[in-house]
Amino acid sequence: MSDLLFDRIALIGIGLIGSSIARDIKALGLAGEVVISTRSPETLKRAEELALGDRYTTSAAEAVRDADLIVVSVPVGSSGLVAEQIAPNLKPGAILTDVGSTKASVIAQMAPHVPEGVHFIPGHPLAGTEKSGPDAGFEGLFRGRWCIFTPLPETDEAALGRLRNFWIALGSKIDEMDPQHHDKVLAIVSHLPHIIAYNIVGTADDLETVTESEVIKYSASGFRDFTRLAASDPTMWRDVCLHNKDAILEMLARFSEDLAYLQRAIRWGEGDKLFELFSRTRTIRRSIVQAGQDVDAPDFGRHALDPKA
Ligand SMILES: NC(=O)c1ccc[n+]([C@@H]2O[C@H](COP(=O)([O-])OP(=O)(O)OC[C@H]3O[C@@H](n4cnc5c(N)ncnc54)[C@H](O)[C@@H]3O)[C@@H](O)[C@H]2O)c1
Ligand SMILES: O=C(O)C(=O)C[C@]1(C(=O)O)C=C[C@@H](O)C=C1
Repeated sequence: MSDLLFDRIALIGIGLIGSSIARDIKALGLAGEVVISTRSPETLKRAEELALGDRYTTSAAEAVRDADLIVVSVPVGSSGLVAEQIAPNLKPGAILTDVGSTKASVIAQMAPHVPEGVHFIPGHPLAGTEKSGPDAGFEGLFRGRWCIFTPLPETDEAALGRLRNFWIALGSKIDEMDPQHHDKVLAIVSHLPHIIAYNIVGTADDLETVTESEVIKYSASGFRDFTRLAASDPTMWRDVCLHNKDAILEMLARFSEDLAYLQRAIRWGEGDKLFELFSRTRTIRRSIVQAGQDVDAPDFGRHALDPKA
């Protein structure tokens, strides 16, 4: 199937997310040409071996020349540097977007470098795994998943429509939020779970009375789920923590308070309190599973194309 949306797309960063986007663009025939750029020559060589694009360069500035869509998929702490490097070569009318897990900080880093006439539309696909690098990506990663845009007030509607159509072609459902709200929502549904996972696996590793081999040997499925998240990329998650500091600290404060309530209920044998909380949380899981079943439905997440684009 071929459904050309852009003549030339430049992908800056070709790890799990960038390479998944590249695979979908190719499979769906969404671009006339795909130019791939990443900092390290080894990663770039691997992207070429995997035939993820049409041209390859370690220079982000070279990659974006004449590109109609530029997707920046690098750790959030590097977004400002990338924006500064590519700014002089961005074509007027081009759409510049990113996939970073935090939004207010990415906007603060990138927006000052974006030349007038270039449409900067920050985005965040809520899809991923604990793996990283170009080999970790796969076709269909974004199918049935949300992609959240945090457009700036002056964002051009036609450009927004074109970017919407791009993500819709990848199978995503689109939502819009202001960046601060995005960062709060993601702090609780994504950033805190990862921090808790890093912490619990770290605690297990530090125990003097339980050996590491016992942790590995007897790890029950609950602990295994945490180890998957705790295997996520250290650079990416260091950057997320540092670049969504306020929202994460706010959620951690709430979390610690609620944990203290639980701790107290256990100490004083208050079974009714434990039962009430565990019943309440069970209904949330059931709602998620219900929505999750829809993810597997063939048309889940497919939206009609935006007629304004
Ligand atoms: N992994 C996930 O589950 C997930 C999900 C949604 C969004 N994100 C966001 O997507 C972005 C990329 O994450 P990923 O999982 O693909 O990471 P990754 O580690 O798999 O890939 C990152 C890529 O960026 C490149 N890179 C790093 N610094 C660079 C620079 N200064 N210039 C050019 N290239 C550079 C690396 O070489 C690599 O190709 C991050 O901002 C992350 O927050 C990740
Ligand atoms: O499923 C996972 O392993 C992920 O970590 C993906 C996940 C998430 O928390 O859901 C991680 C970070 C992103 O910004 C978006 C998605």
